Amino acid sequence: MNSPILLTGASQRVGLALAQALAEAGHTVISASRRQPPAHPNIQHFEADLCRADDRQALIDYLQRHCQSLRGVIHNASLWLDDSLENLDTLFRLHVEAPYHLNLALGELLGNAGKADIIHICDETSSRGSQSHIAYAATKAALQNMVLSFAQKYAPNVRVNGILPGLLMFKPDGDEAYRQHTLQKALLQFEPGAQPLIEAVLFLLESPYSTGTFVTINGGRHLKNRMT
Ligand SMILES: NC(=O)C1=CN([C@@H]2O[C@H](COP(=O)(O)OP(=O)(O)OC[C@H]3O[C@@H](n4cnc5c(N)ncnc54)[C@H](OP(=O)(O)O)[C@@H]3O)[C@@H](O)[C@H]2O)C=CC1
Ligand SMILES: Nc1nc2c(c(=O)[nH]1)N=C([C@H](O)[C@@H](O)CO)CN2
Repeated sequence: MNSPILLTGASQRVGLALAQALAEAGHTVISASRRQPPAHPNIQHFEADLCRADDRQALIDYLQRHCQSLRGVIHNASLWLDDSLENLDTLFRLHVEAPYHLNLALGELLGNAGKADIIHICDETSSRGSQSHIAYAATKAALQNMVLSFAQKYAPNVRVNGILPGLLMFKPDGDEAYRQHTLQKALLQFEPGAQPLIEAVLFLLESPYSTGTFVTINGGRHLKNRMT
């Protein structure tokens, strides 16, 4: 078996599409989330609530027992929660504590692969903040900052990069007024789906001279003047 890629949050939507694309590209994917993704011969699932340190440790122990190396770790698991103290704690555990814990614990397995990548799925909102999702934006900003630290810590054997999406995929229950309001925020006014993120991941996995960097896929949102 080739060195697997650990992908968190692959049970639905963007993460699921990414897992399937990586599997179709010949990678072995180990998916970690609370729910199992649809079956695929190249996708193995490890049930884990990544907000829980004991679940993360069980995942680490499993990987250290069954893998000699890891080709990559992609931190995609996330929740888009409204603001509250409880949600800040949850989002810190998921967006900051879990990637920090897993990156520290899996550094040796990544180093054993000869060529390995860590990819943090961040959010370009972090550069502006968000009045409606303060905890989400702040914890994604921490996730973004950790790209810089882990890139220095793990060079040259492991590359560490981030992806900064704007809109990818609306929630299925979103109303039309919200959809139009969001689309208007970018220069490229369409809902792109998972494909731009999949292409960014595939680029980073094969980019020998990129580390500590970010791929922005936001439809030019940073240039569009708008009322926040
Ligand atoms: N959709 C968009 O427009 C945008 C998305 N992004 C980012 O892109 C990534 C994918 O987005 P999207 O597909 O919409 O995300 P979703 O919110 O639809 O899915 C998130 C995934 O994370 C997993 N997850 C949530 N909580 C936990 C937990 N406690 N433990 C383990 N896994 C967990 C979920 O699995 P389960 O519930 O089974 O545990 C699910 O598979 C995310 O990082 C998101 O922040 C950034 C900008 C825009
Ligand atoms: N974990 C998630 N993060 C984000 C989501 C989501 O559904 N799950 N959605 C968005 C929005 O699409 C936003 O980009 C515009 O409405 C952001 N992050």
